[in-house]
Amino acid sequence: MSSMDNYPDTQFYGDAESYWKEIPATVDGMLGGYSKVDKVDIKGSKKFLQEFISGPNAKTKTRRAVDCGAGIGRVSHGLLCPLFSRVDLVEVCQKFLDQAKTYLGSSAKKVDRYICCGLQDFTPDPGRYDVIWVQWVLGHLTHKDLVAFFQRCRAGLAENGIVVVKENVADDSCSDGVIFDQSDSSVTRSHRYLKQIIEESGMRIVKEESQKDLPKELFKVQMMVLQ
Ligand SMILES: C[S@@+](CC[C@H](N)C(=O)[O-])C[C@H]1O[C@@H](n2cnc3c(N)ncnc32)[C@H](O)[C@@H]1O
Repeated sequence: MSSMDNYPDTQFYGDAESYWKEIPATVDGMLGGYSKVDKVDIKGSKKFLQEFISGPNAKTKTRRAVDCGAGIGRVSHGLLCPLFSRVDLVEVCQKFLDQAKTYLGSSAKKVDRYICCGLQDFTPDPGRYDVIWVQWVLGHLTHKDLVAFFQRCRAGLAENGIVVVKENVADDSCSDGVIFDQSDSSVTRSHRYLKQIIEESGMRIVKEESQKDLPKELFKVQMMVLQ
């Protein structure tokens, strides 16, 4: 099936969960066999985030972040735990959260909550987070659920808090603005379509950049700061 027409939401979410249950709880598993991009990804994220949390123009505090679609905590380990005082992880697959406790090593002491939940059902506590980090997971949410998720995220931000989205984007010329991948039950949205969803949610893009130095055969990866 290449189109999502007549594809029920329950199947879209159920198939994704079944897929991830079979994937090894390793960095390679999180990155679809591309563990070699881990370092460059974390380095790019750090650079992208820096101006918001340190230096003369920084307004966002570093008290608490949440890693959404955290998997085994690769982003928490490399980026969030080193920069933030406290971190929560949200992930639909319990076995990845179990592994995170080991994978995070000494960083695990910074984790308050391991939340086993699909993002379509996750409501951040109001005002809890300085940074809501969402990476390589939004293709698992339907259009409607993604709009609603962004709206709940907005309410979950502390003063001057930000949502950071880091996602694959397809070329704007792709038909209907999405490419559906039945193997893991996800969509890759075009850059234009993703921006349209963000706008629909009422959030605003305040900074945007693409990740450099990724293997050529991969999708373009876009980083966006939303408020
Ligand atoms: C490609 S991995 C990325 C993991 C992590 N963000 C990273 O960059 O290393 C996608 C993760 O999203 C999780 N996931 C899939 N659907 C989800 C959903 N609806 N809600 C929350 N997490 C989900 C998967 O179990 C998997 O851990």
